[in-house]
Amino acid sequence: MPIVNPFPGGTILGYPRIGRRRELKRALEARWAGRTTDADLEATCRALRLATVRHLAGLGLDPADGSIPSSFSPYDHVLDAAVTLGVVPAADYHVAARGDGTRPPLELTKWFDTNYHYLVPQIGPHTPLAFADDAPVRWFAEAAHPDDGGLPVVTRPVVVGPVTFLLLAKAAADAPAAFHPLDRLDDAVAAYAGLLAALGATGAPWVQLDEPALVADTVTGHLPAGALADAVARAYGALTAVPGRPAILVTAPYGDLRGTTGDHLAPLAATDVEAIALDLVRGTAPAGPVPGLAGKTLVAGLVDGHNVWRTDLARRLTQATALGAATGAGAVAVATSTSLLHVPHDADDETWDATHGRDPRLRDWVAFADQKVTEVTTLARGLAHGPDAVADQVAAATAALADRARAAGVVVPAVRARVAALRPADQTRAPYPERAAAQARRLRLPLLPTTTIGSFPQTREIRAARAAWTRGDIDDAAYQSAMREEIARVVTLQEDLGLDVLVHGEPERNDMVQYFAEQLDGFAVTAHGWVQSYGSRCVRPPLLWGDVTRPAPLTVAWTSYAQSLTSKPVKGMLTGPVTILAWSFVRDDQPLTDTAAQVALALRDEVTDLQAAGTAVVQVDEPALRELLPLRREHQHAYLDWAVRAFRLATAGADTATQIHTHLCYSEFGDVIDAIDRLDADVTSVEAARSRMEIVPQLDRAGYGRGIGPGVYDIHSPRVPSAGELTELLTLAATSIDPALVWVNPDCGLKTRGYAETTQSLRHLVAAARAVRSTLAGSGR
Ligand code: MET
Ligand SMILES: [Zn+2]
Repeated sequence: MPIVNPFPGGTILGYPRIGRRRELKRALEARWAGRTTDADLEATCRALRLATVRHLAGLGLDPADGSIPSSFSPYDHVLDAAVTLGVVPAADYHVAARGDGTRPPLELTKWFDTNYHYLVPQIGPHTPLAFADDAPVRWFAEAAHPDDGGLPVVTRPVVVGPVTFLLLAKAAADAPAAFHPLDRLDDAVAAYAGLLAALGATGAPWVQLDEPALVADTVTGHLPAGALADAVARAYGALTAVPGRPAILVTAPYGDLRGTTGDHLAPLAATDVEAIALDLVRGTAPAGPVPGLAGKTLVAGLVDGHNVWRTDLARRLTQATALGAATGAGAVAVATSTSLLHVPHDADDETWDATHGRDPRLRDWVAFADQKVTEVTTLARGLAHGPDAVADQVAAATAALADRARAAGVVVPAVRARVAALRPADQTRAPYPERAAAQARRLRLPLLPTTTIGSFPQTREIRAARAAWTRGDIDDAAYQSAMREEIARVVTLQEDLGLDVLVHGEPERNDMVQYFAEQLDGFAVTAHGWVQSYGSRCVRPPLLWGDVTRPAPLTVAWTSYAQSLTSKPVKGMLTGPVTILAWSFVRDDQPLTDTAAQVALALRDEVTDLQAAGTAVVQVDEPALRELLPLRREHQHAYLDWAVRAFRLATAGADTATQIHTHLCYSEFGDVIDAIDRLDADVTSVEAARSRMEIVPQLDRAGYGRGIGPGVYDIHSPRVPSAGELTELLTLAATSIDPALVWVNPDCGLKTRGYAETTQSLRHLVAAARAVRSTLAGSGR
């Protein structure tokens, strides 16, 4: 039986949790360091929750009708759901997040196609699953009936929905092979029913259940046909029958509910939920009437929650106005397409003064979280009272967009001409056997060559020197000499260890994308634009707003300096085009493939310059290649095509005798194995230690025939692997594929590790390579 609370006219699906001044980060880290108590942490969290919902009321969301989401999380919203459902005991919250010496933390993985990471709950046939913790109810009550004399706010509690929660969970280690967490749907739904009844009893008019799994073949692809529709029908059939419940909004952010693998809007619309939110930035609106929508509110996600560009209010208002008649929805409301978790708080926190490319014109072109709230309320007013009611705001947006479209730097004719002139030959190198022979003659490497992924430990001194230079406390010369000293130390260390292909260690890089964004034209780097990556970790994605050019070489001086210190080859180190896009806020006014080609051409010039300076090996890292994989199967092919093309454009300017490496930080290749082959790198290093080299036979079966460096040393832990252990892993690799292809390296960069453990581990790594070389020589291979 549907409930008759009118849905608010305008809302957002969630708001950043970390705090405008990263208060949550500081509070968590102080608690973990033992400097504060649980009560201190809870007090900060409570203050943040109240300040946030009141701030949103101040921005114009209605404080009385559930317009304001209660979307706080102390660490991660999937972990919160696991606690609510009793899968993780509330007392173990921080252990689940961080481990405690004896118990490992839950696995951390990417949330859909974003750079946010969630904790993966583990569920088996007997895992407790019942309404166990009422934090969403307490948070609702604390805001609705505040005891601090402040503004009461009737919020809309936000919880991950039951279908998505179970689909994101993984089967517990001891579960039978045929078990999937979705088998526990009825138990989970009973737990959610308990939560909904409690929320209703506390007076919550609305609850929001997020079901992004419904848009993602990457999550649901393995399910038998009909299983997802059945799960939706069962879950929401049961939840809408809960007596005394709040009205239910189900959201489907990050994509389209309808795709070639099925229409997941239909089964949802067939239930009695009161409102459905569609992502109309990434997905499309149904063009015709949807059965079941008549009695519901269609919440139109028209303001991009995942990117920072100002909304075209005129276009979106027209779209919103047409939706009701087109779809047959009972009512239409306006919202962000996703939670605002993915964007910084406020564009006004930034000084737009041209520092680091923060062109003053950009202020008018962007909308961070707070600006997006205003966009939503503007659209909602326009929808309710007609376009005249918001004519000024719409005109201002239109003017800003027009200004952006014709601004210098947004379109640089020379860049356009260069991209337009590209030919297939520009992404094609000589055949691999020819390259391999030329590189072997030039590099003269032993069998099983040893190398690292690029970064060496970033010591306190390095960070301090970089920060001092950024603040202007030390001059360029002092900074240069501090970095050169570090590079010299790292080169000497690698020579002493006996590594074959050296690196300069990347001491000058704050971040592998920001470092390039700071030097390329077309990018701006923010000072305060923090976005939560996971838990207390935040990143500041650069803004890629204009056509990309490289005013000067980016890395050549550092690499050449390192090379001048040794007769061993030093590998140049670049971040690839796909990863630069994935970890930036990318312009939304042209296809990603065009932007990727521009970034690729800037990198291509860098490869050529490195080569001209005598660099024989260049690594182009693409750790985010898989992250950007579209959630819907029908879009994956086109993505992989442009991603591969961009990488090849970046690297195909290299001569036959220049060896191109790439690095990918994961081991489950599944959907992308073929694309990795098409990158045509001479050597690919991947994560493999934890999965015991599983990837190597897989690559062999897939016909991969170029260099492969399966990481033997797991750098995600401070543990020093023994030489014996590394020998064993390496033997495994060298016997499952032609040993002439195998490289020996760690899993990833060493920047988060300490020098003591790193030195020991690399010593063992070189010893292992030598041991396996002599075994292979002895066996006549
Ligand atoms: C996340 S991949 C990191 C690659 C980079 N070259 C490094 O060694 O840190
Ligand atoms: Zn990596």
